[in-house]
This record gives sequence, structure tokens and C-alpha cells, in this order.
Amino acid sequence: MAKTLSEKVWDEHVVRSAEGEPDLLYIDLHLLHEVTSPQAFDGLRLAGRQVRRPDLTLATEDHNVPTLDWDKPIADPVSKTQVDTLRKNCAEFGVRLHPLGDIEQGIVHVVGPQLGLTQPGMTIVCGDSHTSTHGAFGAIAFGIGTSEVEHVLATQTLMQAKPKTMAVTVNGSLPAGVTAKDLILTLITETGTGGGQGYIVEYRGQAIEELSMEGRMTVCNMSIEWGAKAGMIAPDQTTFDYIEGKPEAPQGADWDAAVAHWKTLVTDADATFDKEIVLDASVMTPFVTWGTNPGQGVPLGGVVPTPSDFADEQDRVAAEKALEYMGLEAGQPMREVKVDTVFVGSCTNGRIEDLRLAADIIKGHTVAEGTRLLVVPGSVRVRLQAMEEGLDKVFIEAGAEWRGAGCSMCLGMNPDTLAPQERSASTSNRNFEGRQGKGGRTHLVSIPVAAATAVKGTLASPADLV
Ligand SMILES: CC(C)[C@H](C(=O)O)[C@@H](O)C(=O)O
Ligand code: SF4
Repeated sequence: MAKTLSEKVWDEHVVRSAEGEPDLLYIDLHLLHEVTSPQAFDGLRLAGRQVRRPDLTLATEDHNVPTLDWDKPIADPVSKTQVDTLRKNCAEFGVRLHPLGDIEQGIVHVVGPQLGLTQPGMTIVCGDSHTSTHGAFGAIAFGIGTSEVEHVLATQTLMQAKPKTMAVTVNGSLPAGVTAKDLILTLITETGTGGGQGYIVEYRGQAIEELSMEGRMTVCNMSIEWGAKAGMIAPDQTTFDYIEGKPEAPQGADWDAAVAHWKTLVTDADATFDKEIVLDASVMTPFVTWGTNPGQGVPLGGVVPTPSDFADEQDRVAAEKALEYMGLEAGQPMREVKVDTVFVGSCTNGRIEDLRLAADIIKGHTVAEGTRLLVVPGSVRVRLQAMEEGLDKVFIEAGAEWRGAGCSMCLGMNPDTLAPQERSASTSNRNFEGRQGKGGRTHLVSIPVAAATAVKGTLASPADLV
């Protein structure tokens, strides 16, 4: 029978299936961080269980860690407890941990791929919604709750009902300066934040094939903002080239065997999806959000919408509320919105390619008066690589803050937060009320828009800098 990519990977992992019951899936890689693991380990302890496959389990510290003074004890008591608890649990249960100060520490969704642990055809879970990021490699990867974390720790399996399948085909090429981030923001705005609900989505088409692995990760990362269970992209030469030589990638004959298998992980020509959406990349433009969910977006060249223009009553009310929270006026050109803080980082846009692109745009410019730019590498490896390439100097010379690795200002769980009413242009993925700090106002943007905005002080694209 013809199968889609997700059906192939799913079927290869079914340990038990029974009519009317969820499947029991084998899990190839279980990632952990400090926020969603403590109760799971407590549960194991209470039941007197061990971690079934510590060799398939990896932990890192990311959400609660400071990006300054990371060599000193964590000042915030709640964050310190979280991190200390993870350390204690990993030591007790024999789980590999990359703590603050370790060369492999960083955001869990940056660390897995860069170690070569994230591979095509795998099932990957983590107590974190943005686990969807790993789907960029052709893995089935999704976030799970803490009780499921405990189940996977104890059994290396997970009960899951099979989601429906969807194809998002993006034809044509993205115009110069338009990125994977603009593509996914456009998709979410055009189809609504619930558009992906209940589906494993496969992104395909020319524009997707032309994306780097970093770009593909950006798209799959934000599948969750679209409501999808997971996002996936069929592995191809770009994928193999990215993985080859990574520390945990297969080697020699194992590599050849792995690639031969990975090449079979494509949707069969006659396979059908439960739903299909087709987009045209060639008409996409830099895209930014004006509201408090990732589906409230417009092209950068557009204006803040007028709530009464929304046909749907709920959308109208949501827009009114969002404009008030965001301190924006209907009809205001997006390019005139003044930004206090630009955040470059997160598991959406905190990889080396992102930092290279940001540095390339900022080089020779300075950060606008009254604006601050925070550059936060997604991992220590990304940080070191950037420093090797001299990117840190470009940022620092422009007046930016060059930080240590972590989730940072993506969410308000560490010292990097917005003050009430402070406005950010952020390369992260969520913009709900208070996401980056109580009262903070977030505009989700791409790397080029973030970099140009830092220079201009108002939402801008690199074209505005010449
Ligand atoms: C803290 C964690 C559970 C959360 C998530 O699941 O996504 C966080 O990473 C986020 O981005 O909001
Ligand atoms: S960077 Fe942001 S989205 Fe990614 S795991 Fe951390 S908090 Fe979640």
C-alpha cells in the first residue's frame, strides 16, 4: 500500500496495535530539560523504576539558565532549584546531561540536531512543544506531557493515537530576503492558528527543498504555533550533508546503510493525505506579527489592521484586544512601529546560519539609539562557532549584547525579560501576552527583519538600510 512519509516512520515504530486503541510506539530519542522532567523522575522514584534506555535519553539545561554570569551560581532561587533538580535526577538515573558550562549545553532543539542525534526516520519526544523542530530531518517528533515523560523514561514507549496526515506544498522559490520564518508566519496567518490541528504535516515542494536544514527547522519548529501535532520534511541530500560527520552520526558502513534507508523515507507517488494545502512562495514577503498570537500577522510593508475589517466576530474582538495590549493604532504602517529591544535567538532562529545572516546585515552599522539588540546563540557550540568566525565582534562593535546560550528572552523563565510595555522584535515563535515578560509586547520577525530593525529602531528590512 502506498504510504506517506509519516505513515512509513510511524509504522516502523509500532510495538503494539489493537482495534480502537492508541498504538504503542517505540521511541528512538528522548530529550529532557529542567522544566518538564522533575515530576517524571519523582514518579520513577516512587515506583522504584529505572530509566529503561539511558543511552537513548539526553538532557540539557536551557529554559532557566542565565545568559550572563553563567559560571556563577544561578541567582534566581526557582531557576536554581529547577536546574539543581535536573542535575540530581540525571546523576541518580544515569542520564547524560549537558549542564551550564558544558560545551554541548544549549536549547534542547538545537543540541539534538547539532550532535547528530536527530536523524531521519526516528521517533523523537521531549516534554516540550517545539520538539516538532526535529521533524525537519524526516523524524516524527512531538512534545509530550510530564506523565508521558515518565512513561517514556520507564518503558521507552508511548501510547499515541495516529494523527491525520496533511501535505503543505510550497511551490516556487522564496524571493531574496524572504526566509523560512516568513513562510511559516504567512501560512499561520492565512490559515489560522488552528489550521494544523490534529495533523502530522509534511512540508514539501520547491521552496521547502531549497531551504537549508536551519530553515527547515524554523518551519517545523513553528508547526506547533499552527496547532499541528508535528511537522516533517522528507530527508534529502541537504539532510544527509548536514548530519554527516556530526559527533553521533553513523559512520563508515553504518552511514551507508543509514543513508540507504533514509532515502526510502519519502511519500510514495500514489499515497494520499487527509488534507492538502498549496502555497506559492514566489509571492511571499517579509512578514511580521502585530498581535498576540502568531496568526495575527501582515507583510512588513502593510499596516496594522482595522478590527472592524475582520468578517469574523471572534477575530474582530481578538484584534481589538490585541491592539490595545500591543499599544498599536489601526492603520499604522508596520514600518513606523518603534522597537525597544531586538531579540535574535531561540530554537526557531538561534542557529549558526541565523547568526551569520544577522551579522552580515548588521556589519558596518550600529544599533539605533534607544534600541537594544540581544544576540543569544542557541547553544554553546553555536556560540563558539560564531566566535571563530568573528561574528561576536560584528555584533559587539555594532553595540549589541553578545550572550551565553539558552532560551533567554524567548520566554520569561530567566533574567532576560521585557519590562511592562517594552516592545520587542523577536526571532522566537510565541507572542502571547506576557510571553517575554509581564506586559511585554512582542512582534515575531525573521532574522533579516530583526537585524535591520536593530539598526533602524523601527520595524525594517535590510532594503531599508541602504
Ligand atoms: C517550558 C516548555 C514546557 C515550553 C514548551 O513546551 O514549549 C517552552 O519551551 C515554550 O516554548 O513555551
Ligand atoms: S527557545 Fe523558546 S520555544 Fe524554544 S524551547 Fe526554549 S522557550 Fe521553548
